[in-house]
Amino acid sequence: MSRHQEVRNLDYKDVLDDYDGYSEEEDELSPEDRALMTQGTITVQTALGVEAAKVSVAQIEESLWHYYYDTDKVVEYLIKKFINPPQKTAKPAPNPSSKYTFLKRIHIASAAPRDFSHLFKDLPWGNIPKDRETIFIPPLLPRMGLLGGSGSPPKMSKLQQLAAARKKKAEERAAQQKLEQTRTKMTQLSVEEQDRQKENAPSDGPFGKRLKTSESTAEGRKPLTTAEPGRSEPSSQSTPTALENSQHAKAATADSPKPTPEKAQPSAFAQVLFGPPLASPKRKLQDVFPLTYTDLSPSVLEAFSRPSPDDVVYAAQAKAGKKTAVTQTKKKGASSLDAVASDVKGLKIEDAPLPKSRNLDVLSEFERSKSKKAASFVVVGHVDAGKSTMMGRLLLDLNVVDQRTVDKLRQEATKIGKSSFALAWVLDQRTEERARGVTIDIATNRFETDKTVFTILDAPGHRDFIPNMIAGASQADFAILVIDAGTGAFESGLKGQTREHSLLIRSMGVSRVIVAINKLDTVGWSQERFDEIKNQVSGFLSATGFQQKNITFVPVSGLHGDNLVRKSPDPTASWYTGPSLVEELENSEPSARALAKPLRMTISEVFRTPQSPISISGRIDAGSLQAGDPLLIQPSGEKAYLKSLQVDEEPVEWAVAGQNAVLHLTNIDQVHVRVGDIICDPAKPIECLDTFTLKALAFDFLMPMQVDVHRGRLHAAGRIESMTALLDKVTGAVVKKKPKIAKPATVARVVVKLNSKVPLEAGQRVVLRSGGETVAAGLLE
Ligand SMILES: Nc1nc2c(ncn2[C@@H]2O[C@H](COP(=O)(O)OP(=O)(O)OP(=O)(O)O)[C@@H](O)[C@H]2O)c(=O)[nH]1
Repeated sequence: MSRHQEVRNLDYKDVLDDYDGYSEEEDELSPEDRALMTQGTITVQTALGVEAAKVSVAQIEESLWHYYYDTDKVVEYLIKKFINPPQKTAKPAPNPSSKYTFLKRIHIASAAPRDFSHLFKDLPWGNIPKDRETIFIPPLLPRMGLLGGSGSPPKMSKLQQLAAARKKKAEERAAQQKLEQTRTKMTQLSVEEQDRQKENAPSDGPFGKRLKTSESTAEGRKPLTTAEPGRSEPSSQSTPTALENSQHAKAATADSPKPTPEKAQPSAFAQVLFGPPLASPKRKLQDVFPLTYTDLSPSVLEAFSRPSPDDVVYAAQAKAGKKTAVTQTKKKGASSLDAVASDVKGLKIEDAPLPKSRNLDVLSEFERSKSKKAASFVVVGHVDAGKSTMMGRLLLDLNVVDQRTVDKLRQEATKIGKSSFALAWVLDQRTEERARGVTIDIATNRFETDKTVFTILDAPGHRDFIPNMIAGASQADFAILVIDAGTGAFESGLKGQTREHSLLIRSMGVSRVIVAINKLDTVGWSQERFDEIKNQVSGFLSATGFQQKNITFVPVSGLHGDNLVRKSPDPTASWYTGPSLVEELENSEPSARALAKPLRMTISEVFRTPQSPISISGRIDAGSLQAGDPLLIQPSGEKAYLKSLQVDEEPVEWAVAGQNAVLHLTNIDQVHVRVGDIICDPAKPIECLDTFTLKALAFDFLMPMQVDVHRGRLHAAGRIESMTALLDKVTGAVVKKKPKIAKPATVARVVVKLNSKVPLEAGQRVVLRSGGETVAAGLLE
C-alpha cells in the first residue's frame, strides 16, 4: 500500500477517539465553577429579560464557560448570536449538546500526538540534517481563541448602537463638566495665577514664578506675613483676606510706591533647598540651586534668631497681665506633676519575697530520718527483649497499677493490632511509642517494697535512642539487663544492644547488674537454654568489668509475671528456686551516696506546676539541698531560689544525693533553665569547660575525629583534638605516648575540645559517640 493510500485509509475518527482521553466524568464542573455558572446564568437571564426565552440554558452556560463567566460579554454574544443575529452570519453556534467543548478540546490537544513520520520517511524533504531541524517548543496550553472572537469588535444592534452612543455622549459631558470645575477651583486657589494675569508678565519658568512670591530687602528676608498658600483652605473667602493682610503689611515696609503684588510664599523646605526668594524674577542659576553646605541660606542662619510664634504669643499674654495666671497655672501644673512624681517614686514594686531557708543541717536530718532506702535502676537490653512489658507487669503485680487500667490499655492496644504491648504501654505512654511499639525515651515510674523506694528508668532498646539510654544509665544505682531467651533472639541481641548496653552501663559507673533472662515461656522454660545464656552473658559481663559477685541471673516471663514478684506457677519452671526479681532488687545495695560533696543535680525535665512556672526534676548526683536555698544553674550562670521541693511526690523540706527530686524554682527566667543543665551551690559552682582530658575506653577506633559528648541528658558537639597516650587497662600506666590511633578495647588518654562551654568536672563519666555509634566512654581527669 502506498503512503498516500495509507493516509487516505486512515480512520481519523478512530484515531481521535483513541486520543480523546475525554470522559463524561471530566465533564463535571467543580463546585466553585458550578456556583459561578448558576449565578452567571441568572444574571444573563435577568439582563436579557423577555429575550431570555430565545436562548437555552445550555447556550448560556456554554457562553459563560467560553467567556470565563463575563456576563456582559455573554449577553452581548447571545444577543448577537441568537436574539438579534446579523443576516449574513453563518458561524455555527456552540453545540449545546456538547457541554464545555472547551474542556474537551484541551483534552484532545493535550493528548499525545500520534507519530505519522513513517508515512513520509522516503521523501527527500523529510531527510533534513539534524542540525538544521527546527526545534519546536509546544505551547504550554493549546492555542484557542474565545468563542466568536475574530478580533474585530462585535457588530451591534441598532438599539445597542444607540445606547452606546448615548452612553458615550453622557460620559464626555461629565468629563467636560469635571474639567471645568477643576479649572475654576484651580483659578480660585492660585494666587500666582491672579497676579500673573494682573501683571500680564511672562512666566520665568517654574522657579521664577515661585520666587516672586516673597520680597527681599536690604536687611534680608522679610518675615512671612501671609499664610502659606498651599496650606490655605481652597475657599473663595480666604484668598482676599490673605491678600488684604499681605498688601497691608507690604505697604508699611516697601519703598516702592507701586504696591507689590502678593505672591505665594515659598515653603520653609523650599527655602532651605533653594535659598531666599529674590526680588528679581531673573535669578542666576547658581542661586536657584545653591549647595546647602557651601552657601547656607540666610533663612537657615536666621531660622532661630527671632522669637518663635509661641514666644510672641506668650510675650503678648504676659503683657496683657496674664503672665501671673500662666505662671500660676504652670506652677499648679508643676506642683501636681511633682506630687504625682513623688507618689510614683513612693510606689515601690517589690519583688516576690525570696523564700527563706530554715538552715537545717540536712545531713543530720537525713541520718535521723527513718525514710526508706532510695534506689534507681535502669532497665536495659536489646530492642523488644521485653523490658517495658516486664516493668508493666511488675507494677501490676505490685498493685501500683490496677487491672482495670491494664484492661483498658489492652483494649486500646488491640484496636491498633498491638494487644501484646498492653503491659508495655503502662510505661510507654507517648503516642509515637505506642504506635511504633518501641520505647523512645526513658520512662520513669516508682514502686515501694518494705525496705526500699525504687525508681524505674525504663530505657529504649533501639540503637537510635542510645543517647536516651545513656541518660537513664547515668541516673541509676544498678541495672536490670533483659535478655530475650527466644531461639535466635538472644544471639542477635548479643550482637546488638545487649553488648553495647552492658558496656555503656559499666562505663557510666553502674557496677551491679541483674540479668533477667526473659520470655522463657517461649522455650518451654528450658533450664538448658537458661544455663547456656547465663554462661555466655556472664563471660562477657566479666570482660566488660563487672565483678561476678555483682551479677545475678533470674529466669522470668515478663508477660506472665513469672518470677517477677511471685514464683512461677508453671511446673516446667520448678527447677528455679532462687529469688524473684523483686527480691534481687531488694538485695541490691544502692551505690554509695556523695552526701558530703558539693551539690550537683542534672536536670532531666523542665515543666510547669501549680507550685511554680519553672519546676525541674532529676536525680541529685551529689550533696544536698533544702527549701529556700539559692541555686546556680550552669552553664547559664543564673541564680535561682528553691521555693519548695518534692521527693517521691511528697512535699519535703530537703533532699540528698541519690534521691529523685522535683524542685520548684523562683526568681529565674525559663530561658536559663534547660534539660541537661546542672544545678549547683553558688558557693561551690561547677566549672564550664570547653576542653578536657578523658581516660577513655575505646569501643571503636579512636583518632582525632568529630565526636558528641554525652553525660546524662547533656549532649555537646566537639572533637578529639589529640591523643596523648595509650594506657595500661589495669594499672593505668602509659604504654605509648602520642599514639596516632587507639584500637577497640584499649584505653587512651584523649583531649576533647567542645564547640561550647558546658558544665563538666573531674571524676564525671562521659560517653563519646560518632556517626550514631558509641566509640568510647570514660572518666574526666
Ligand atoms: N511470650 C512472651 N512475650 C513477651 C514477653 N515479654 C515481652 N514479650 C513481648 O515482646 C514484645 C516486645 O516487648 P516490649 O516490652 O515492648 O519490649 P522492649 O524491650 O520494652 O522494647 P523496646 O523498649 O522498644 O526496646 C511484646 O510483643 C511483648 O508482648 C514474655 O515474657 N513472653
